Amino acid sequence: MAILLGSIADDYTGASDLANTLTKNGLRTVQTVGIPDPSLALPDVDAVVISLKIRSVPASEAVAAATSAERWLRQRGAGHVLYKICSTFDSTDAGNIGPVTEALSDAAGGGVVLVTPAFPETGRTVYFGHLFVGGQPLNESPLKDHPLNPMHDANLVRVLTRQSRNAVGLVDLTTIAAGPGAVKMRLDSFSFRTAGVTAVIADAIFERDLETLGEVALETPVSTGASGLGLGLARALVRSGRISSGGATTADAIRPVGGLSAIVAGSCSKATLHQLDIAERSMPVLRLDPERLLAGPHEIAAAITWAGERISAGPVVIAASAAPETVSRLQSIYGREASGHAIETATSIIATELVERGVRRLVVAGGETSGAAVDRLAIPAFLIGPEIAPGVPVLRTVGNAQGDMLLALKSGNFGGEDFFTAALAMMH
Ligand SMILES: Nc1ncnc2c1ncn2[C@@H]1O[C@H](COP(=O)(O)OP(=O)(O)OP(=O)(O)O)[C@@H](O)[C@H]1O
Ligand SMILES: O=C(O)[C@@H](O)C(=O)CO
Repeated sequence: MAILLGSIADDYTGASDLANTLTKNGLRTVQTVGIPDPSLALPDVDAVVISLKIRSVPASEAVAAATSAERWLRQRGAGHVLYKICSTFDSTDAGNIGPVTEALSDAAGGGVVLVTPAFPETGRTVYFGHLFVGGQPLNESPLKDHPLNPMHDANLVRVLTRQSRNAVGLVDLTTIAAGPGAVKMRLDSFSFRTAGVTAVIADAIFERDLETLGEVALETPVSTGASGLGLGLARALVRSGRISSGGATTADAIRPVGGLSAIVAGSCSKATLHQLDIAERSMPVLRLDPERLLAGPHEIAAAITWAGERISAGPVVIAASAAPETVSRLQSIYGREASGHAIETATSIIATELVERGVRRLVVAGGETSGAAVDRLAIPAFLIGPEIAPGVPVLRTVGNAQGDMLLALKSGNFGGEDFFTAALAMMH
């Protein structure tokens, strides 16, 4: 299998978001969980998205995992590798967007790398290096209260400089509006040897900006961005005439799997909290007590008993999610990472127990939460089905020991208020 576009995603929901965008824009795509085992039979595809769980790990660990994935992709023919990051640039000053971008550039022989989290379809735009979420600068958006990566600076040149060894450049919107030639000239002016720049933040407000960036990026070995840059790269590949399949098909991915259905949520985003309130009107919702979750296994056992009493009658929701004040209180007692990790472990055990009791259609809310659940379920890969909401497709497992399952991995901030019922309505 020779692939045209390779991607390394820093979390699993982000991977399915990107795989959805690539599929919608004409690339046959598979999402793998980690570097696939050689025994796994993958379909013939144009693009592979390797999901890693490295968004919130120490940068050196992220660099090691991403560079191994890059080698795997290059060995299978990938001419371009996109490092898929969050459209809200989730990372801390010790985060890995800078280190991984520089390491991938080094692995490809050096050179500047375009970086943009813009994803206009979900309201993420970048203007003179400043990231906006809807109408709000990043640092005024709900991301200021993210449980693991609170974002306090909308100026991405500054954010990325704090994480990087080399200097960070900017290609502003006026240059991008002048077309690919102007962007290339600007990148040449940042050539590493003369200006000491590796990563270059690129503005983008409309899809046409991302088409320009995709065309330029495709001629380079590496880029870093969210689904918007994926759209630009996919469209550039299709325009180049190198995609022979005549488009991707999602038909295989939506064959019914039957079984029971459930929703597990660990995302504490404003969007997920509202979606849970709405779900409460149509299905049973169990709100876990985070302190009891941290205290021992009883809360998990109680949740499984609760679900067992209801699930044969219809889908159930189990949520650890809580409002920012509650999350901060818990973190001040147990620490940010320790509480996040313990709750992810708990929700992943709950997801696995539900699958053991017959759940075959599973929705998980939250990137870290999804990563922990998919790892514990040991699912090796996914085919990409139809889109439930921008950035969230139906996924069908490939090579799964429990048999075929349908999943939806929802990024915290994605989906309309009725996301959970909308997702289950598409999964049979
Ligand atoms: N009640 C809670 N108190 C503290 N932390 C919590 C609580 N509930 C969940 N968490 C933790 O908060 C984190 C939420 O991160 P996660 O990535 O799953 O969601 P998200 O950030 O909204 O999604 P995304 O990364 O896709 O935007 C997880 O580590 C989860 O375990
Ligand atoms: O880009 C996004 O916002 C999402 O795909 C994501 O990565 C959230 O975890």
